[in-house]
Amino acid sequence: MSFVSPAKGVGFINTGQHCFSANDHCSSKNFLHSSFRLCERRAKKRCGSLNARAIVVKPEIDFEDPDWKKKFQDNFEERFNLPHLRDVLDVNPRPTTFSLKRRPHMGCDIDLEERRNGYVHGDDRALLKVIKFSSPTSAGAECIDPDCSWVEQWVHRAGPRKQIYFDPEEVKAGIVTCGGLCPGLNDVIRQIVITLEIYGVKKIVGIPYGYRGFFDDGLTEIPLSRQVVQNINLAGGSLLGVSRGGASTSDIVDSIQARGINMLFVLGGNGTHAGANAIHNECHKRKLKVSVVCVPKTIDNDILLMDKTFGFDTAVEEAQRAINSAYIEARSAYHGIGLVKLMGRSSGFIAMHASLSSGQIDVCLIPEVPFNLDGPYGILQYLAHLIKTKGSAVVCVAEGAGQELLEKSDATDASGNAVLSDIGVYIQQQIKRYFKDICIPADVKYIDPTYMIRACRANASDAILCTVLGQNAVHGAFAGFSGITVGICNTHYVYLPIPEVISSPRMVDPNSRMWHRCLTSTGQPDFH
Ligand SMILES: Nc1ncnc2c1ncn2[C@@H]1O[C@H](COP(=O)(O)OP(=O)(O)OP(=O)(O)O)[C@@H](O)[C@H]1O
Ligand SMILES: O=P(O)(O)OC[C@H]1O[C@](O)(CO)[C@@H](O)[C@@H]1O
Ligand SMILES: [Mg+2]
Repeated sequence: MSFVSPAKGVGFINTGQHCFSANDHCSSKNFLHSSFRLCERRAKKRCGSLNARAIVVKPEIDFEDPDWKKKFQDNFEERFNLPHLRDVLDVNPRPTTFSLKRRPHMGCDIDLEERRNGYVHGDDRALLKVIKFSSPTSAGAECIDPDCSWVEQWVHRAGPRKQIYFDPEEVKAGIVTCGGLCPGLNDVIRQIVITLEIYGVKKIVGIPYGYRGFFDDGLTEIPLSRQVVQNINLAGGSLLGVSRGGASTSDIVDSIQARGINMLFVLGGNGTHAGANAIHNECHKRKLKVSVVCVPKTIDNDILLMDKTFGFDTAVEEAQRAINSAYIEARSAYHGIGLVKLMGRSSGFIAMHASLSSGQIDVCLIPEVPFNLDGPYGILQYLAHLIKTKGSAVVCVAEGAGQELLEKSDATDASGNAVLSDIGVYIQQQIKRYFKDICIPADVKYIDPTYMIRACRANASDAILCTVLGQNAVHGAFAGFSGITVGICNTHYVYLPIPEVISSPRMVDPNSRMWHRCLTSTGQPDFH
């Protein structure tokens, strides 16, 4: 392990999800987000560069070995192999019951039938990475070896299979939505129900209020059918309700057994996925024929490997409405400063994309990029410069940004997530204080639209994404997979083993082209 300073152009980089190192602080195999941050801080200290990043290299790879690439790929294939019911159970496939409606006059030509139903072959794969970086210093380069060689990494294609592992008559499907709200939850629920019915499933239930619904005796299952879910996509929120916190995995699996559920669809973020994987492992241990399939739900877009998660586009669209209001307020006031706080616990995707889409942001602050408020390179002096030169300014800050500037608390929510201090309120106070000190009037307008953004219904592009993900979740369960999640990678729909997408939160890479584009758009300098 060593560190790299892209500015100096040395070493090699991999911003993937694993952090392996001989270094004492960065040696955790299943490292946590905090340890990655630690790696990064050490990298910055050593390289003396703001852009320095921890190099993420598997120590077991010997690049002198002429076969290293093949070994890497074999290892990758093993990691991305999808857990299947037949791994522990003696289960046999049967012809699928999934088919598109057809008119009788079409006959029964089997080839034709197969083609129009669009079955996916079990060996179909999609490429996970599609850029060939020719140098580790290329913008946003993700390299495995020092030469940044091209290594194909294939993941399993999602979709309906010709053979299935459940008799629809015997299926009892459960759907549960956990964590915070996210636009599109109802669209996914709706599509799961509709697709299950097309397979011929008659017993479908919703588990109320997240994992809580499995252990709270006062909560009863919600029977679901096409009729029940027909219009639920017209409203935001979740028909089933959501919650944080939960019971032991063993209690949840007891409840699954008692209810006779053998397909469980779990909609949630990284915490929910960790829970779903534990449920899958417990079912595996008890040799239960239960298929656990997740659909990633996180407004923060912080799930690894995916182009995006559902609800994110809608969140960005709503966020830019708030930015637009802040801009109008700022422009209309004498020395107006608009400040908008957006969600993003550890990832600044909403703030970055909303800044990009609105085109009205002067300063975008995200958790991944440290900043100073005071001093010659601080934000406050820059705001004074903007007020002097253009009369107004608009700042967008992600909730997880600049936490190191605030007083820490050890408080956690019911799920164990750290409760963050309010960076929006803090920046607002600091701006007011600073302008008072320098005797320049400033009219600060602070907008916190976070829950408005999260509670709205999905826009058109998210509605399509939800529909495809919901359908694929059902296809995955019928194909006999368990402990998997569905996602979109490079515009193709894929199945991924849960641990691969939650080993750390996905974060904005400060060396990525997207962050650089955001900086180009805002015109902001470094604040460090
Ligand atoms: N490591 C874990 N193992 C088992 N269950 C977990 C784990 N982490 C979280 N959970 C459970 O998953 C559920 C949701 O977790 P959490 O509140 O962190 O939301 P999330 O899925 O990460 O979504 P969001 O993006 O809204 O934060 C909770 O009921 C929580 O108890
Ligand atoms: O207030 P709640 O419901 O706990 O949710 C807040 C959190 O949810 C998230 O949007 C993730 O879903 C975070 O960005 C945010 O901190
Ligand atoms: Mg989470």
